[in-house]
Amino acid sequence: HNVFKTFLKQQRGIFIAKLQLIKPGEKRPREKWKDFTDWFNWVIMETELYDYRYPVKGAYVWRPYGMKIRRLVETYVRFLHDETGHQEVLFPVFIPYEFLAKESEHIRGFESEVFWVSKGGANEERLVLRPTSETAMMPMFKLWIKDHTDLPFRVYQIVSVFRAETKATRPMIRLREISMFKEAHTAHADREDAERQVREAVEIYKKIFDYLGIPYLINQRPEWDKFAGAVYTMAFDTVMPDGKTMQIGTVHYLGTNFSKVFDVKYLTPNGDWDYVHTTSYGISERVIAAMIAMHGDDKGLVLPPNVAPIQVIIIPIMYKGTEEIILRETRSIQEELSNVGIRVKIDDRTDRTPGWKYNYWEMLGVPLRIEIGPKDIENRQVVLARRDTLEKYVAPRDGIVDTVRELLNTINDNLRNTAWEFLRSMTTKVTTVDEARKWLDRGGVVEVPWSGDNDCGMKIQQLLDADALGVPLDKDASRDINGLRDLACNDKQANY
Ligand SMILES: Nc1ncnc2c1ncn2[C@@H]1O[C@H](COS(=O)(=O)NC(=O)[C@@H](N)CS)[C@@H](O)[C@H]1O
Repeated sequence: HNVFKTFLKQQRGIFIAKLQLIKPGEKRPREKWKDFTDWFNWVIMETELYDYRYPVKGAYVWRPYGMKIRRLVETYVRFLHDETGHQEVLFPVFIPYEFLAKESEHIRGFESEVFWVSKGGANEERLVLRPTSETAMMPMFKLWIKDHTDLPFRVYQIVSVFRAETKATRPMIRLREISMFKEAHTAHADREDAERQVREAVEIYKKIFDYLGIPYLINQRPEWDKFAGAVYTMAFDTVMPDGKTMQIGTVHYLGTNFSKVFDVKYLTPNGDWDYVHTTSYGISERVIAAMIAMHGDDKGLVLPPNVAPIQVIIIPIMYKGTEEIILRETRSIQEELSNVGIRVKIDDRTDRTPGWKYNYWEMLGVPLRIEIGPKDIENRQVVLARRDTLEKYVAPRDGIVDTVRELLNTINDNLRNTAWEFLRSMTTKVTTVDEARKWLDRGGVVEVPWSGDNDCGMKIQQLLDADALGVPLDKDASRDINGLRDLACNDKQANY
């Protein structure tokens, strides 16, 4: 009887879960600009890119289509790190608690966020799952770094890290298992070389976001909101369609905060011992979430060709008696394109209409569609349909490779430029509290005069009920505010 009762409960549970998932009239349209989160969660599920039905909060599944996108992103991330002197490594996921706790700021920042391994077989070691890997790497840096000729030392890994986030988790955006965490950790002879590395890391991140068409603001985080254990943090933020900012990457100068407590020293050219200066910089699958958010529309995904698993879909338009000639032409176009490395697929299913196929591949965000009908064969032409602007062109069959290549580049650029226009439209320079509040009510970011005094900075946050992103990296952003007063402490001259 009990077994049956338990079984029923399980079944009921699943049944109810199913009900919640397939509400009646499920086909209501999702509108990105009206209800971003609803649209985002719908599009990642509808395209079978991701699945957040996994029964652990903040830990979700990457499905095949999502994995293809992810691998294309990782390939480029690895390329940029490998060509700038980084070596890929792979560290254990376990960190002994006493290591994590060595750097006081670091443990203060992560103490409440770590997942503990409470039991491993019979023994009771105090292990945590890495929330990030500074304290896993430093003990090994101590073994590997001896001499100034070992510097600069640069490694990275793309792994899962684990954070028991206190705020609500969100698929692909705020996770408890961050499964595409690219973390780089570097060691240098002195501050100057470490800060050179910080600037290089910023350039690497700019390239990654440009490749994905994601616009960004770069700010030095305020003292009260920098990475736990850092001397300072440079952060990349973007503005999402709902007007909220999202941190998409961070670069930290850690000084000797970690090398001192882990005793990582090197022999200098004149024979004495110095602590190395370290940096770390990280991005996660949030960059894919930002890309989906930035370019998608109410039909579904719009993928930049750079990371589209299928860049061109060819749809043969068959009429009675023309099948053979149409398919032959379709295959010859596919061959020409794939021979030059374009990721192209033919949808020659006979159980779907062309119209159905247009919608299907548009939802999957395929950047370019080629339609081939009998008339196109006759006129030695093809019909091209862009996913970003939904424009259609007729182009000559000859030179199709160059035409397609050019169009894919145009789409990459158009997606990036359109996204930058959006970000610029959501960023406003103001000098009074009322102006700031007005713009913030709309969402996005305001730039206000600040004296640089931390207490005043925190007062500005309270005044505006908004989080400070920090001081813009491009100093000229703080032009033309001389003579202005700090927004909260009006007795102080503004510097930023
Ligand atoms: N819970 C989370 N879910 C998804 N992405 C996250 C989460 N927490 C942080 N990230 C992303 O990971 C990036 C790096 O994380 S971090 O804490 O800022 N920095 C570090 O951990 C440093 N050790 C550099 S690797 C952040 O900029 C953010 O884009």
